[in-house]
Amino acid sequence: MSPLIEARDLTASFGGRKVVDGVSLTLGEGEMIVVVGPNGAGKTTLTKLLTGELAPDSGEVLIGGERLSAVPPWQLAARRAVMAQANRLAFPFTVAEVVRIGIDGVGRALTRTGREAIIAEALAAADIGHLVARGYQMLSGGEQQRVQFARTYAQLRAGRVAAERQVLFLDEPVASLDLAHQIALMDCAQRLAREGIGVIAVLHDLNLAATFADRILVMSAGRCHAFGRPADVVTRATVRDVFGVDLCRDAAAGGLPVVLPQHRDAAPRYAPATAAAS
Ligand SMILES: Nc1ncnc2c1ncn2[C@@H]1O[C@H](COP(=O)(O)OP(=O)(O)OP(=O)(O)O)[C@@H](O)[C@H]1O
Repeated sequence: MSPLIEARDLTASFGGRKVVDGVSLTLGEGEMIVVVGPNGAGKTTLTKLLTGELAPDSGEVLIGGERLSAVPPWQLAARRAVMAQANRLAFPFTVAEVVRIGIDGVGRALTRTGREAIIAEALAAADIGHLVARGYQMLSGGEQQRVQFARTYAQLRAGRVAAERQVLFLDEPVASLDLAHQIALMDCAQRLAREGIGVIAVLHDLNLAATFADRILVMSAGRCHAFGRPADVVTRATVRDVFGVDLCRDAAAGGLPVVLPQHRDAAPRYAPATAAAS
């Protein structure tokens, strides 16, 4: 069976500057790939190429073996759901209305009861049932982020009617969340993966990445610096080379590559890596 997503040698530029440079990957059913890398490394741009929001300068993306650019938008909405990094809304929607946006397009074939069941499931998945009547614009940053997760979750569930093979894209989904909600969201994404959904998530937290990812893609200056199982990728050498941070492994974490700064009282070791390809 074809991979859920296959990206071949993707390149993208802004103003003549390559920000994604020759990245290839495949995503299988039930797999979670986490993309990490410094600010400006090209993670969001790569995500936009994989979701079809941005066309590559060269290379191609296949979804379920089909060229992404050839899949009609309504089909794409059923086959992949995207939680973008920035989600400002210009209109004073309530939380319930924002979550419903997720199923407006893809949920037409559902009964009213079916739609309501999906909304209830999405509200529970994001732990926002108590916020449902509130105005979205009045929520805290973390609450808004959970509403956006619920919207994306609802789209995925509604799209299931038309598409058996689905992909969930999450661009920094936990950036504003407290610790409990970070773990809850990632747990939820992992449960979706166990159902066979492919997940691609951009994260900054290497501990979360190592805990939840099947494979981690480390981007640096637009390129793939490393791609593989967490234990093989989250190494001291990779973190030093890519982030300019010296780390240790916490033996108490049972061998997980927990990332902790060493020698907190020593001279600062942070030396930001070059942000983007020259
Ligand atoms: N629309 C755009 N126009 C011009 N340059 C852009 C545009 N979008 C992104 N870039 C540039 O492309 C590079 C990669 O940006 P991208 O958002 O993909 O990085 P990122 O790895 O997701 O960063 P972060 O961790 O800060 O979210 C950056 O140097 C950014 O300034």
